[in-house]
Amino acid sequence: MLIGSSLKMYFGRARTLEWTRAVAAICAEHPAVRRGLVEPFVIPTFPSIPDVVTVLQETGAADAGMLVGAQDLHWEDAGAFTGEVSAPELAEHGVALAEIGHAERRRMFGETDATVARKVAAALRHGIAPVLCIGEEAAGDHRAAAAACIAQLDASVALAVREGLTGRLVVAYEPVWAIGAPEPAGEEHIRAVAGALRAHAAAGPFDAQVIYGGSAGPGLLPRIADSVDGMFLGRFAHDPAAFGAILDEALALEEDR
Ligand SMILES: O=C(CO)COP(=O)(O)O
Repeated sequence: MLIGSSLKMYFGRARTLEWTRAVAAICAEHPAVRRGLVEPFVIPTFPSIPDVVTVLQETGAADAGMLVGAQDLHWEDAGAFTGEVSAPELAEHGVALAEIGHAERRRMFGETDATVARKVAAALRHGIAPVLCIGEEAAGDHRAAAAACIAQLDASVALAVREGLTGRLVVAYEPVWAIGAPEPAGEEHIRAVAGALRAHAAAGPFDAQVIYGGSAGPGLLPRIADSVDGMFLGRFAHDPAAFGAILDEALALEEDR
């Protein structure tokens, strides 16, 4: 299972490092991580990436398998793209994952399926696993949601498929209406859509995993674990103890299997 959190733009440098030290210490010691049952990850802001990499090394969390991600990347490798960050530079920093097409970037920064497809290809070309964020806009029927998400997934990987790229692909199913909400989507909805996405992605050329995000926190994983390969946490992991509680849930699930 892949379990981690994007810090979005919530924390400054000091709080990012404080949070990362606490979560990395939990991960470095946690039996779910030490036994290889859970791969934890953290996605800080760009300028905090080098410090976060150092903290994971110092705490032993990196050796235990904890990964660092980026919240975005540009589709070109280099050039006159002011304000952007390339996949090769992120790879130099030790970044293993990159979020692509988060709902907030689509809504506020003009990302489209076309730019997302170019970014997915760029990440894969440089050995970075895309954390491809997809989800339906409005709450409704799970069949319609699954169809919309599958169409979005196909459009997002079309260029990578045409270029013959392969590698690890993390599909983050995040219903847009469940992001920043008081509660996650209902468990039946998540299980139906994530299950459909997982079956669809498994038929593609990638080593694909499907994780759920959108107001996820402790208590959700045991209810959806048969349909997802992990969790993508936001606000409800701001307390490091909540991150630890979700690792406990993952461990209990694996022990029950
Ligand atoms: O967008 C998310 C993770 O990337 C989810 O954020 P929240 O859990 O805070 O809704």
